[in-house]
Parts: sequence; structure tokens; C-alpha cells
Amino acid sequence: MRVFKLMGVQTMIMTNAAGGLNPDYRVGDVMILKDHINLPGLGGTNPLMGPNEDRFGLRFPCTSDAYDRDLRALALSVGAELGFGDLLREGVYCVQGGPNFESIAECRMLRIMGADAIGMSTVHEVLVARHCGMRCFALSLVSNMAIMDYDSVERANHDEVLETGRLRAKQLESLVSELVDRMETHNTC
Ligand SMILES: O=P(O)(O)O[C@H]1O[C@H](CO)[C@@H](O)[C@H]1O
Ligand SMILES: Nc1nc2[nH]cnc2c(=O)[nH]1
Repeated sequence: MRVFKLMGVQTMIMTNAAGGLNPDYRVGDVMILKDHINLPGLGGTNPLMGPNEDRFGLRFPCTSDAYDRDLRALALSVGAELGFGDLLREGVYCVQGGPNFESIAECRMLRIMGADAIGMSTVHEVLVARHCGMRCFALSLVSNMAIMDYDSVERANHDEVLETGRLRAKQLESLVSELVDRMETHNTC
């Protein structure tokens, strides 16, 4: 992120695959991140640990405005214009350390905590990008539903994640490229 910053990048667009925790979500939905829960961060592991690099940003950065409101609104309208507004959601992404998928008890706890989707990436990048003043937009492809039921015979697996990615690749490509075409290039930070 800091190399991008030094190269003059002002806006970061990030994508990930995530497990759906919100029972209203379906495999193949696309969740625009409006906020996150940084589980490793709450536990004391954070990419901004260590001496602060003052030339990049503040020691104690704000995260309540991490995901740019204007870009979120623009993505929702672009998706609707492209004909797949019904797939789009806005929600809270939770990052855990991985690489294992979550246990049933963990999924249930995360849902109670307010997470709509769970993954293993993106938040670290967002924290460093925001620290140095870059505008951030991120979306999650709901590649599988988290297992919440002890009677379920479903098992989270990476093949399903890859398969859903293939299924939605074209639509996500058109969403991101149209977003890039239309977004203001200036940094609002
Ligand atoms: O977050 P990305 O890299 O999109 O991928 C997510 O999906 C993979 C697991 O299937 C993990 O890598 C997890 O982080
Ligand atoms: N942690 C986590 N990461 C994912 N990436 C894609 N699906 C999942 C999931 O169910 N859990």
C-alpha cells in the first residue's frame, strides 16, 4: 500500500471472496463493504504495529470512515444499471487470521457480533491504505455460506470458493471497470 502511495495512487479498490454469515445472503451475492471487524487487530495483531511512520500518517488513525461513502453509492447505482442490482448488498466484513475456515460456534458468534461476511484478507490492506490517506472501496463475493447449523452436512471448501469466483467473474469485472471509468479521480481524504 505504501509503495502504491509513493507511486501516486489515490484510490484503492479491493476484492475478496468471503463466507456469508447473514442469512439473507445467497452464494453469488456481492457485498460492498461498509465497515469491518478486525479480529486479529482486536487481539493485538495489526499491520500498523511498531514505530509509526510519520511521513505516511498519524499514530492513531480513525477507522470509522474506512470505506468511502461516495464510491459505495456509485457502485450500487452502477451495479443496478448493469442489471444485477439484486445481487448487491452492503455489509460488515469480518477478518480472521485463517487459513482454516471457521467452526460452527465461531460463525454463530460472529453473526451475533454484527458481521455479514467472513474472510481472511482486505482489512490489513485497508488499514495501511487509510493510514496514508488513500480512499478505499472493497467488495466481497459471497462465495459460500458459512455453516451455522450442527445438523448440516455441508463443509466449507476452497473448491466452492473458486467455482463461485468463476461464476461471477464477468459481472465483477464489468462492475469494477465501470466504477473506475466513472469515479472522480481526485482523493477526497
Ligand atoms: O480473501 P481472498 O484472498 O479473496 O480469499 C479468501 O478465500 C480463500 C479461502 O477460500 C482465502 O484466501 C480467503 O482469504
Ligand atoms: N474465513 C473465511 N474465508 C473465506 N473465504 C471464502 N469463503 C470463506 C469463508 O467461509 N471463511
